[in-house]
Amino acid sequence: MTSTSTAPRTDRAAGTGEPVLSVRDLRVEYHTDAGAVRAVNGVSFDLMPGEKLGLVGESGSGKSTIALALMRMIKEPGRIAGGQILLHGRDILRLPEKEMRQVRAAEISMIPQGAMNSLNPVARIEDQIVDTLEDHSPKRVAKKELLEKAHAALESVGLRREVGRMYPHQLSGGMKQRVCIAIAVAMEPKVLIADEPTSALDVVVQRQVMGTLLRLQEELGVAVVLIGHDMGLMAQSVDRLAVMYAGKLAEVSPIREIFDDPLHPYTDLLIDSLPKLERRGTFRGIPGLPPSLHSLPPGCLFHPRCPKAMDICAEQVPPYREHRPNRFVACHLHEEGHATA
Ligand SMILES: Nc1ncnc2c1ncn2[C@@H]1O[C@H](COP(=O)(O)OP(=O)(O)OP(=O)(O)O)[C@@H](O)[C@H]1O
Repeated sequence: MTSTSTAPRTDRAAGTGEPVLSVRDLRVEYHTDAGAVRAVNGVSFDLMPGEKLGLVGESGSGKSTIALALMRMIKEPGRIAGGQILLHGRDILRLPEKEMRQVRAAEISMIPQGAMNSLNPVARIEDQIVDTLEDHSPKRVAKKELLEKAHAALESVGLRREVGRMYPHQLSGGMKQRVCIAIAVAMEPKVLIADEPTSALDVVVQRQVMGTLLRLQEELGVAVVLIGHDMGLMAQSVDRLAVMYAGKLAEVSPIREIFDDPLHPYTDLLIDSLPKLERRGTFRGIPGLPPSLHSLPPGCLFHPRCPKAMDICAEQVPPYREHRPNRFVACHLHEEGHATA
């Protein structure tokens, strides 16, 4: 049955309370010689305190761009073209940069893609953590106190405080990634964005590092946006899953329901393309290619690849809305008159 719910502009997790983060109609463009690329094209979602939201989609679908926008770290030739990012109800897109510096790391923090390769090779680990703490603290704090905090952050990710005296080249990949997690959570933010935090590590280390991240998440009660490709890892790690396609959200649903009964044909194909045994493994791809962001097709962006496409799909953009409680999808199949389930 297709619900006739009025069209809310966002989604929410089951449960009560106010979202810690509300993203409304976010638009990000990159201006290139070949024209403007709409990398994020009207994305809205909520993140509840302590919630774990997964963000998946093919390469180029706009996941990292969302992450950077949430931190207000989009660089030229990109720009945030519209929308709101409400952190505890305050639109961070309107903050002066000076205030935003204090929000970063202290309230919303990120483990960027490839973070471990961006550690400063000539600075000791503890100094790099201290620098972050110092940069984002609202007032001056004694060096000794900052160092204590840096050591506590290292211990919180399972590293000895002696690691603080080392340089990045003395650490394994897993240790470096733990350092990046320590840096990201050192100020105990309320929101953590983790962009493929384990993708460069081998499978065993991946599991250990992800285990540490999830343990910390629970201890700190921090809400997490976990970006990745591995649907199996998502199934084990997150409460809800957001599926991106060509800069838009195709579906956002609780993790169990999305696996049991995906509403969007793209979600269905993503899940179907996984190895069947326990549905673990990395996304292997589905037939066809995502559209060029320079020349988007009319109607639903997915219709040229969609096995269930109807005439209307080539003509009209499907609205993104809550078709069942806490299940958001942008697909004509679920619109009035086209109900399939
Ligand atoms: N600096 C940039 N200049 C121009 N275009 C860019 C830039 N950064 C990203 N894009 C474009 O924006 C779109 C979204 O890229 P983004 O990196 O957000 O995707 P993604 O889903 O994170 O991909 P991946 O899974 O490979 O990390 C892509 O088409 C990409 O080519």
